[in-house]
Amino acid sequence: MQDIIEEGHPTLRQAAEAVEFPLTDELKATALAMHEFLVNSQNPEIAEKYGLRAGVGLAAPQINLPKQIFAVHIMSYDEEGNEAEPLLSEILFNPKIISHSVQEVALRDGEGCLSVNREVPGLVPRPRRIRLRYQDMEGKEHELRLRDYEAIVVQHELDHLKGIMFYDHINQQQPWYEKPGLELL
Ligand SMILES: CNC(=O)c1cccc(C)c1Nc1nc(N2CCN(c3ccccc3Cl)CC2)nc(N2CSC[C@H]2C(=O)NC)n1
Ligand code: NI
Repeated sequence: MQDIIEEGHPTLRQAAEAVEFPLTDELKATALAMHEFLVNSQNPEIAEKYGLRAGVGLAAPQINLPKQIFAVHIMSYDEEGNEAEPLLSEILFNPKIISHSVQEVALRDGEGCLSVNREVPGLVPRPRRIRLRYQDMEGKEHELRLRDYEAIVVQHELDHLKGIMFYDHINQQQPWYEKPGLELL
């Protein structure tokens, strides 16, 4: 996996450019490596061995590639905490939110980011439900309706394609302020 760049690197504040199809073999390999990185980062043995921080989403600008690509790998877990089936495991190209709810949601413990090696406390309010359009590796168009955790992760990665960091959404005066109607997860 190419190195993950950290906040302060200018690429994280750039707008990523659209991806042309068909993908070059190099871009295909990079996209697959981004997804594989997430899978490995969630495996305790591998993460320990290679010193990987766990993530469920990774955007191309985070490996210094300003292209509209991100990978997500979100698994569901059974009551014993064992991995069950994937909730959303995908590599998305040229993703775009086409509509979203007024109602907002936030992770009650805040958000983390593989490019931010520090805790930035505070709620990150985001639309609770989104409708998303994207292309897959072959360039085929898809439409997806997401809510709650999957919607949060996808919006966090979409922000990276626009040069937005999760802490840009935190209320600086009152980071833990729960605005009316905000659903906490
Ligand atoms: C400051 N407090 C916090 O971060 C925070 C604190 C507590 C709870 C949550 C829920 C928090 N928040 C948060 N936790 C995550 N993980 C939980 C652990 N998990 C994981 C870990 C180990 C193995 C497998 C897995 Cl699956 C990996 C994913 N991920 C994100 N984000 C924000 S959206 C993109 C996504 C991301 O991938 N970040 C790197 N936020
Ligand atoms: Ni991030």
